[in-house]
Amino acid sequence: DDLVMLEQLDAPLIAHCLQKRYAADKIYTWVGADHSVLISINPFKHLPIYGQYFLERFAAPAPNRDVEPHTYALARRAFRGMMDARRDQAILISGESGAGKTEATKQCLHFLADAAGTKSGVEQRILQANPILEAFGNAKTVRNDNSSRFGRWMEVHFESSGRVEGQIAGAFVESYLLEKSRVVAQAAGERSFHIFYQLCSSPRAAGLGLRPASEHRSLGRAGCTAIRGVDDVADFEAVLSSLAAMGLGDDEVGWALRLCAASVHLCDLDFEPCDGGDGSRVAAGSATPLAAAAECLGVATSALSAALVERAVVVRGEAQRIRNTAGKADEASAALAKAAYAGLFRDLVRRINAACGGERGRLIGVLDIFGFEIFEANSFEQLCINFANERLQRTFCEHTFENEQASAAPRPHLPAQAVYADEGIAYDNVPYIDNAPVLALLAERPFGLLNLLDEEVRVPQGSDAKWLEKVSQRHADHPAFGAPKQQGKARRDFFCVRHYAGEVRYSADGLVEKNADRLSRGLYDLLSGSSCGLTRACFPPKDDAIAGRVRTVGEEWRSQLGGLMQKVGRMSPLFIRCVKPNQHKRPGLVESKATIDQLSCAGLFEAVRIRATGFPFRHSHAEFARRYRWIA
Ligand SMILES: Nc1ncnc2c1ncn2[C@@H]1O[C@H](COP(=O)(O)OP(=O)(O)OP(=O)(O)O)[C@@H](O)[C@H]1O
Repeated sequence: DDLVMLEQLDAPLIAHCLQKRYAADKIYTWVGADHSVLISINPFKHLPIYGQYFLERFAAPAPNRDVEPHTYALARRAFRGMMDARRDQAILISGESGAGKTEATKQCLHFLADAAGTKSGVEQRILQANPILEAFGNAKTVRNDNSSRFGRWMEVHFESSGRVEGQIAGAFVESYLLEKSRVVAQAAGERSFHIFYQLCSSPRAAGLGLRPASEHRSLGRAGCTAIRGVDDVADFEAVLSSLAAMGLGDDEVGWALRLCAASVHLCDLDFEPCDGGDGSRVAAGSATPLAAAAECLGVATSALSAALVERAVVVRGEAQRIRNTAGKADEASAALAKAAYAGLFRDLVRRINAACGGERGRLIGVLDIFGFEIFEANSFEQLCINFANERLQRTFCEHTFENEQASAAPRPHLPAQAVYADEGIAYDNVPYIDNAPVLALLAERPFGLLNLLDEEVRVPQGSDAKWLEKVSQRHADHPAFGAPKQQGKARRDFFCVRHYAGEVRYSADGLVEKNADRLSRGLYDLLSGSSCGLTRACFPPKDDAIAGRVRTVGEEWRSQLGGLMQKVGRMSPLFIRCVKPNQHKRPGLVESKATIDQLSCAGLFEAVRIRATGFPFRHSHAEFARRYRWIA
């Protein structure tokens, strides 16, 4: 059950052992006896190892027996760690898309809800929130039929004193980087967010002017509207009851569905050039979706069409109206569709927090964040997602390697444990892949790729090509950067980043626009002037004094991620490393090379070796004294 117990610790034997266990339906394996690192290999089939019987079995394991590896066991370790060592715990779940992170998250939450319980039913509400988050935040991708298209940090807070100590006191969720570009378009064979297809197949569709999903541009163009084995109609009913459980009344549910419908209608609009191509107007054939979008947003049809075909700019201190070309008007309606949906998603998360909410106390956080992505075409979204995975990997390295191998000066935010050198214990350092240089390339001030991309949003006439030129010059010799190659006279717009999990080729095309994520002021004001109070509340009027200050998507993301990582740095981390054994979502099949690549990129081979080299348990003197004082 524990890879560290193998007699030989070479990579082929470790991989072979995991493969054998997988064939016997043992999908979980420990790395080290302290049970802070768990490997989970996606079975792609239902295994009879979950549910009430197992929840109870893992909640009260037999004494003097090794605890079997399981997500429930790791969740129990977190719970006991929080209660006994009185430290907040962070369960960090990582792995590539489709590796099983979201399932592992749900299992951990199930265990905590069942083991801790509460009088106020918060734990039930936490579980009830899942269908909402999945419907509005997940989508079918080529890799995973139910892929989380946002990152999720869920905090479960516990009573920290009194008779109710250890019971769940409240729960909060934070969402990160919703992939809102999916509202407008998807890659071939993928879908937009589940809620759109659920809504289109529901009896409510007609009242919102919606037809079958395949007939709407933003839902049907990628050629996939149904998922085998998924019943959108039944799932929609589950979402409606979850929304009711979160306290949304009929009018609020109606509003949420109207905003979804508005996004769909906006993407159906066509614009045609007028006045010699300088201006544009909504095409005559788009009168129906225009009226439907305006009604769903609670704005006048004429005001909506005017805000789409014109924009206000300030020239030498004077506000002027500029006409949009048909192309610009198209971009404006896409931006409005994305903004409306993102505003709705933010609001739903806020409502979930208000419903689950409750008191704050000692906490266990669970991070389920999109896995590392290497696609045929990689753009801004992948750059942000892969940056987050680099940060997570860094935390894993700090916990597993540096913390273990640290010499004289343990950093203050790390628990001062296992400092062998300080203890005068001889110790062989195990080399490992250190991803600090890639992180520096991506986000070290002032010349990281993402930092320079922010600057490009702010400089006049900033462009993808100029940004690429700058970063190519600045980082020409960086070992993790691959500059675009010259092709004939033209220089290609692709560049490479050598991530810890592999080399990714990104296209620079559209990076600056995506980072800026511009919604014209006129369109924003349209939403904040909606006749619907709920929409107005989502888009409060902008303060003119600060309206001009642009905060890029990348900046927002780095700041959120930095805050999260700081928080995690103060907690005891536990890791679930999810592995996807094959790309076909087939049970029983392990594609060796891809699986070994994932284990190796996640630093797991070294982690096994290091855990075997060091001591299995590492408590600080103070912790040890507190725990074992009574024996003496
Ligand atoms: N423990 C498990 N038991 C059975 N099936 C599983 C398990 N874990 C994952 N799966 C299957 O694999 C699919 C993908 O898992 P999941 O959605 O958790 O991946 P993910 O890592 O969160 O992916 P993404 O990053 O795309 O959101 C699930 O829908 C489910 O069918």
